[in-house]
Amino acid sequence: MVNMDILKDNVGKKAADLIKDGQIVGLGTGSTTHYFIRYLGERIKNEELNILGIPTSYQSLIKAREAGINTTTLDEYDIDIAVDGADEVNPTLDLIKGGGAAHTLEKLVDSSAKKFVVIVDESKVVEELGKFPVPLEIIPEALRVVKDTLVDLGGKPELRMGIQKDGPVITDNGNFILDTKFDKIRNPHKLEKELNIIPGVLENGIFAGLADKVIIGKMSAIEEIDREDIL
Ligand SMILES: O=C(CO)[C@H](O)[C@H](O)COP(=O)(O)O
Repeated sequence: MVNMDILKDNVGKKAADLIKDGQIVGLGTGSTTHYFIRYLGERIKNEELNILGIPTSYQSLIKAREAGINTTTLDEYDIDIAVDGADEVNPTLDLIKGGGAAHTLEKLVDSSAKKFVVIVDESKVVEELGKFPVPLEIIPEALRVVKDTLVDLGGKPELRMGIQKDGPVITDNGNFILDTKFDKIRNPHKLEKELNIIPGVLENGIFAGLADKVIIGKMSAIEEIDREDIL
């Protein structure tokens, strides 16, 4: 395993150990949550736990099935705890997510959970959000007008293109992604709201004030930061 994978493995296991029998668990998307889903599946099998997962993407649905985790939907159950990755985390636990184009369902699941736990390796920790472009899921018809509005707001939007697929990335919901670079994001709460009121924008990847706990995999140790510790 290369170093980053070891860190992701460590935080995935740590988060899987937080889950209690009988819980409904939001299953995040991305390479870090793969480890969480795998370890959770192992615990369910070894300890005969009664746990249901609510996936945040086709990817996490498929991973849950591979790991032997039964799944359900938000229509049927409330979520006790959601575990998800992030692309950036700042000192007040605000996030940028959506590197995997799954942030719309992730935000719904993560914000619905009684507890939202973020797992990252130390490369994701930043002083100020904004090096990673903010992903916006937009309906395809809105491409030109939303781009123009984002430029007016000081952003540099780029349509995310597919790999091993010609043309743009199409999300699980059938939409486009505009990755939008902002020079500095001084007020993530404000920008998150501003972006979401643009007509044609379904959801943006700023998750301000949502995370209850962040588990950071470092070369030296695992660091855990709880929201109550920073207030
Ligand atoms: O927001 C996400 C997907 O939309 C991911 O959680 C985020 O991109 C982090 O992924 P990884 O763990 O692979 O670095």
